[in-house]
Amino acid sequence: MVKARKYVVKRHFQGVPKKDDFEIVEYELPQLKNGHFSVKAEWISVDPYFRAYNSNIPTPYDQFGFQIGTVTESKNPHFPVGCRVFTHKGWCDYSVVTNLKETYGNVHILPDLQGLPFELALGALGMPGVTAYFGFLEICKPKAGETVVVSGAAGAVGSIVGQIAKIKGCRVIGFAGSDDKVQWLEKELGFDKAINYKTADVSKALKDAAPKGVDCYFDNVGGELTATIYNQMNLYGRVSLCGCISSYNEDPTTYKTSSLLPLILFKQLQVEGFLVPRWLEPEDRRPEAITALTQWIKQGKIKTRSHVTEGFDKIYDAFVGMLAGENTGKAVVKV
Ligand SMILES: NC(=O)C1=CN([C@@H]2O[C@H](COP(=O)(O)OP(=O)(O)OC[C@H]3O[C@@H](n4cnc5c(N)ncnc54)[C@H](OP(=O)(O)O)[C@@H]3O)[C@@H](O)[C@H]2O)C=CC1
Ligand SMILES: CCCCCCC/C=C/C=O
Repeated sequence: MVKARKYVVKRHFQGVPKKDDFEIVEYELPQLKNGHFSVKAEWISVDPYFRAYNSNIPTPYDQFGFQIGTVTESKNPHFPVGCRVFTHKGWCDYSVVTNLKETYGNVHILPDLQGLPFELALGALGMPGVTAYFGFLEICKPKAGETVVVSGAAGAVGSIVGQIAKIKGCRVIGFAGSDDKVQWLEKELGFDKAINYKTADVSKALKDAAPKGVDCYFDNVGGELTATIYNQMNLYGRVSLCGCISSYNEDPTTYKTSSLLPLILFKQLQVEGFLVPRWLEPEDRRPEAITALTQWIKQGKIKTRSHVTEGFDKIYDAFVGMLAGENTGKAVVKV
């Protein structure tokens, strides 16, 4: 019998998730039936949607999320012992896969990453990379020479968006929450300008960096920063609304009508919110994004960084650390 551990969310979060909102539960993995296989987790992802989706899910629930693991026992010939798989089994060290269908695609054997690190399948070559690729290219429709602004620029999605924008010949300005992140964006990733939104006069810094205004905005954060950026958008500018992490710790029933509406109206902005699963149905277009991103990474046109926390007991810390901005690049846990 294998003893397994999983994180159960006991109650809805109030503000920043608390350690006590989770309980680590130990249990015995069930015996495998035909078609089933067990997985030992190696890499577990921590993502903002865990926070954003929490209020809509009845508690208690098992904390979901993407993970990469190896098959330890199998009664399914398509998933032999030792193969490496990608699942949405979440924060657990062992799990049994009984059903391949999941909410974002299916459980599958990890494709050949051509020598790149496995954990990229949780970041640049996983859901965040696909989000960056389609969310930017299909909604912002960038043209060479245009000015693109990215908020949350040093994170999993934002760092990829900014580099895709450079590949497409745009001038790229990123906002991030520390001087180290700003250095990384400018010196290593090739952003034309990066701005620490916590210390800069954001409006002035953006005017200096984008004297001709902003054509495209890829928004990961929302809030005051977004209001300042909308003020400097050009007529017919395009906004890809990917996330609004600055609001996730608020109670959704207290959201107010946005005072951004006059800016959207008079600048005639196209603002489009999206959720990445839209590019899975009716056709699964992930291979298109993953192929392009893999090539760019191998050609050195896109650089990646993983922010690695070690230990199953540290997943909560990695999660709240990511929400607080401790990560540069993709936040992952090695278990
Ligand atoms: N629409 C979709 O389908 C998807 C949306 N998303 C969204 O994209 C965004 C980025 O996700 P992801 O790349 O995985 O996460 P990141 O790797 O960017 O990590 C989150 C980052 O958010 C920043 N942050 C936290 N609080 C604030 C705040 N109040 N104001 C500004 N920045 C803040 C922090 O960076 P800093 O130090 O710069 O503050 C932190 O590092 C999230 O909003 C997420 O919900 C992600 C995937 C799919
Ligand atoms: C259940 C799988 C969900 C993956 C898509 C996440 C969309 C994220 C939205 C905001 O962060």
